[in-house]
Amino acid sequence: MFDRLRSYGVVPVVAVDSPDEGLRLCEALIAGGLPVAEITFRTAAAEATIREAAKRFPEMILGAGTILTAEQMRKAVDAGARFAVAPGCNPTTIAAARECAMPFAPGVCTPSDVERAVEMGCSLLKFFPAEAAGGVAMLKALLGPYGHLGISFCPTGGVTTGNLAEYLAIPQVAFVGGTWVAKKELIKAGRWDDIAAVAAAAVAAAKR
Ligand SMILES: O=C[C@H](O)COP(=O)(O)O
Ligand SMILES: CC(=O)C(=O)O
Repeated sequence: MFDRLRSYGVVPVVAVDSPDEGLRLCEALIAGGLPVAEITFRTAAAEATIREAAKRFPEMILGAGTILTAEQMRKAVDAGARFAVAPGCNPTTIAAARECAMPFAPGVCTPSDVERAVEMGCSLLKFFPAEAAGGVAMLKALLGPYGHLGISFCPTGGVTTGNLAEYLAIPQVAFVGGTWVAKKELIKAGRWDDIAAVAAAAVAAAKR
C-alpha cells in the first residue's frame, strides 16, 4: 500500500464536513491525476466519507488521518480505509493497527519518538510537524543515527508544492502530505477545478 503512495509522492490531507463534500473533492483529486486522499478523523464526517468514497471510487487510495484512538482505527478499517496515519506516536493506536492489519504510520518528530515507533515495529513514520520541527535539516539529522534501520518517512506539516522536492530528494522519504492540495477555502467555495489544478501541479513537482 505504502509503495503505491510512494509512486504518487503526495498525499492530500483533508477534513470534510459531509460525505457529499468528500465525494466532490475525490472527483477533483482524480481529475488532477492524484487519486489519493487522507481523510482526517477531525470531523464527524470522516468515517461515512471514507465508506462512500471507497464504494464510489474504487480506484482511489483512501486513508484515514488523525487516528487518535483504537476505536477510530477500527472504524477506519471498517469504512474501507487502506492506510492510516496519526500526528503522534501512541502505543494504543499502533497496537490497534497491528490487530486490524492496517498499514499505519504514526507521527514522530524527535529521536525518542523514532525509537519508540521502531521498537513497536513501525517502519513508515510520519514526520510531523515537518517544517515547524526543523524541516529537511531536522529530518536529515534524524537520519544520521536512524538511516540504517530501513525506515521511511512521510513529512507533513508546512509542506507545499514549493518545498516538496527537497523532501522527496531524500531517499528515505516515501511521500509527503499536507492540506495545501485541498484548502478549506477552496472546498467551501466549491472550486473543484482549482483543487484539481493544485493537485496536478503537486504531482508534477513530485516526479522523481
Ligand atoms: O496532517 C496534517 C497536518 O495538519 C498538515 O499540515 P499542513 O496543514 O501544514 O499541511
Ligand atoms: C498530522 C497527521 O498526520 C494527522 O492528522 O494524521
